[in-house]
Amino acid sequence: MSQIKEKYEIYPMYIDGSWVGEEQGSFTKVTNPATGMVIGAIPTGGTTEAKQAVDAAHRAFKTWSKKTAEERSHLLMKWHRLIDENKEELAKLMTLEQGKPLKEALGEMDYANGFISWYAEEGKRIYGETIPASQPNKRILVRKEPVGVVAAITPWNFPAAMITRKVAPALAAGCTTVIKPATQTPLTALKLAELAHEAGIPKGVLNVVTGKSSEIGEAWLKDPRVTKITFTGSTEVGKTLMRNAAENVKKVSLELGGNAPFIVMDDANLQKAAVGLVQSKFRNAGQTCICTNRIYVHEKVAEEFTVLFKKELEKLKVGNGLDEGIDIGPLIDRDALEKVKMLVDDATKNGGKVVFSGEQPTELEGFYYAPTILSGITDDMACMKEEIFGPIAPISTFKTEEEVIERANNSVYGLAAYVYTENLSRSFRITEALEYGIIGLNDALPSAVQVPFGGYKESGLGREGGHFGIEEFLEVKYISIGLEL
Ligand SMILES: NC(=O)C1=CN([C@@H]2O[C@H](COP(=O)(O)OP(=O)(O)OC[C@H]3O[C@@H](n4cnc5c(N)ncnc54)[C@H](OP(=O)(O)O)[C@@H]3O)[C@@H](O)[C@H]2O)C=CC1
Ligand SMILES: O=C(O)CCCC(=O)O
Repeated sequence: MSQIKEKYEIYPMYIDGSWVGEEQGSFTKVTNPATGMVIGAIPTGGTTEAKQAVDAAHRAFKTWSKKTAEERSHLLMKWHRLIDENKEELAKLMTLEQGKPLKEALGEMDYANGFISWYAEEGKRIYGETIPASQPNKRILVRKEPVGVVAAITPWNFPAAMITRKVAPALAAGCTTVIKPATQTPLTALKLAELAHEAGIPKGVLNVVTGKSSEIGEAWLKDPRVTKITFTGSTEVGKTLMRNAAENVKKVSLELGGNAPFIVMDDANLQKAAVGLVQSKFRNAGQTCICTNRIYVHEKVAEEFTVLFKKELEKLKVGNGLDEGIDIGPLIDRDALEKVKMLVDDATKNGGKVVFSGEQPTELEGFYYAPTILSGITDDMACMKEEIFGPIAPISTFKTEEEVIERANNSVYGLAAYVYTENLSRSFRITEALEYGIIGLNDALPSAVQVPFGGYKESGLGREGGHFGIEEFLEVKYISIGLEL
């Protein structure tokens, strides 16, 4: 292990305002998925560090929660300014550890930072209520208070935005936070913590622990001082966290997997739908929970649509995200690559056809998979049932509106769905019938800081973003007052 220390730069954890773990014996390497090269290492923290972080966050809560919203807003805006000033460096770091093209990483930095400025403002609008009482000598006041110490566990696909979408509303509400970034992408998180420190966010308010996820998660779930857990990642891990959170009835927000249908009706603007499908399917190489998974095209327009879609795909360039002109970077790791290969094999063995496969950068060592269109797909194939998280586009056809609604809803997931149609009444019929939390109607990029992001069914619990997102970090207290009148 000491060899790791000698060979690679160590990025320590951030606990109670200090950088810790550089001296400890165990480290985990961080790899660039575009080249397979190690770019640094992080301390492999566990129960001890998880507990230290909660100790710090719990101490800090006493003073942070008592600051005025204005004071917290001021510090959040300082953090926002520093992130903005350092966004090129942050984006480059993100591309190095995550693989997404630099232009997407820059886009993510703006998106991520948008949550900070938005919640710096929204924190000032945490209003209470007065409620008319049933007796003349009573008054009822309702106030909202921060839930306490929040544990945030985040994934590798959006190394900055998934942190700020949780941490910015939590801090604005007066909560303090302990964060566990994904092992594949901890460096962006640690850089964000460095800038929070520089901005003057007090020690203990924001802590980042890296290392053994199950140990860290368990320590936080068992600790009654952690009153809220907010998670983005796989449905499987989300269910485990929810089960264990029941032990001391923690509040839980979960943003989990998806299986987004993309529906193209026979009256759709097909060119617009083809461009939209490229955006929705291939953003982050298909590794987004709201990425299109299943494509349903009306049988009357399927051939014409596939030609247009293929033309758009031919324009995409696969390669190292740091290189100029790259549209699709590598997948996150070898497991992800193997899964995508398995899904294509399963489809072709069962009657599906590869009708387009883009150019693969054979000279690179990374985990690349070229954009691929599959046709002749049926709903029983693995690529239609599982979350693909990769650049393959399985196309199936349908005959009627009723049929496609039923097939689109036939999933345990309910995160995002996309519909392309030019008919107003049909737009309402379909969007209202879809059992999904996010609908893109003639729109492939519905994400924004001010919207309620979250899913139905096994896609999660709660909403992130917008005014909905801050409610997840607030308790409601009412005070019933008896008066002598
Ligand atoms: N909804 C979404 O945005 C995402 C969905 N996914 C889906 O999940 C699949 C698997 O991806 P994967 O990275 O394995 O996702 P995971 O759900 O395993 O990881 C997400 C986060 O949870 C942490 N984690 C994992 N196990 C535990 C645990 N027992 N207790 C506490 N924290 C835990 C991880 O830490 P560590 O990295 O250290 O293990 C990471 O920080 C993907 O292929 C995709 O289908 C994945 C990422 C995001
Ligand atoms: O995959 C995710 O969970 C991140 C969502 C990205 C977005 O907000 O669009």
